[in-house]
Amino acid sequence: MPEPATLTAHAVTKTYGSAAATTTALAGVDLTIHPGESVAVMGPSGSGKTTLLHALAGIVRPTSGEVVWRGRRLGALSDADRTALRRTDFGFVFQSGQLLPELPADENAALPLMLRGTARTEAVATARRWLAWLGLAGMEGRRPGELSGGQAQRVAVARAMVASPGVIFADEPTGALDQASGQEVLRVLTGAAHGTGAALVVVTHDEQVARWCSRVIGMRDGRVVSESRNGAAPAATAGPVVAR
Ligand SMILES: Nc1ncnc2c1ncn2[C@@H]1O[C@H](COP(=O)(O)OP(=O)(O)OP(=O)(O)O)[C@@H](O)[C@H]1O
Repeated sequence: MPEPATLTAHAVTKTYGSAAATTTALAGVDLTIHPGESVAVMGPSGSGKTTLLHALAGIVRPTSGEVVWRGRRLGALSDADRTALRRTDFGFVFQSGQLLPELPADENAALPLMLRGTARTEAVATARRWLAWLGLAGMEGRRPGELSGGQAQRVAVARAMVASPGVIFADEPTGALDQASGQEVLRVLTGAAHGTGAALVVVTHDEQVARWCSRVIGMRDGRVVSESRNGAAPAATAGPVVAR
């Protein structure tokens, strides 16, 4: 029987630096993220939000404790296996600058599929379905410099979704956008995750962004210090049908 698509952190700590000057970024985090759940991570600057996201995504190795995804301990995997797992199981949206400037929108969005060996034509066709679903029909051939900030972030959402990830990690995905574009990006990001059953972890400073998520956790000094649930879930609009 396949393992449930649950992501858990068990007593995760992360310290940086030498014995002389140590920074504790994570001071013992326990967290369970269920399939289909959207979790906003909030807290003051330096409270450990990005480090937590990176630890959950297998980008940063915890100093102690462990992260388990679908029954696999990320810390027990080799660097190569963790990289491969990130490509197949996770999607990422960052604040900005993640698209390759020389590639058109459809090829940017298709990259995760091409990296895992899907033929270019099929990968681009799947990417185009996502772009259309995200309201970018007709813009497939534009390069990132020819798109608005909000449109570029929707291409980044398409790229995060294109390989049918189990979890999407987003670090300040609206940080470089105005309020209206940011709301639109969150609407499509939460809708895409919800519609495909992927879990979503969003680091944000913006309470309006957090409102789109089903759960909000608050961090301080490397610990989770608060947790609340939002009643209003985003609209469950399924994404385009894409083969895994
Ligand atoms: N690579 C690193 N080397 C040394 N210290 C680091 C490193 N990455 C993060 N830190 C430190 O760990 C702590 C947590 O950083 P982190 O980036 O996770 O916080 P954050 O809550 O995401 O902050 P912000 O909201 O400002 O982005 C901070 O004190 C930071 O300076």
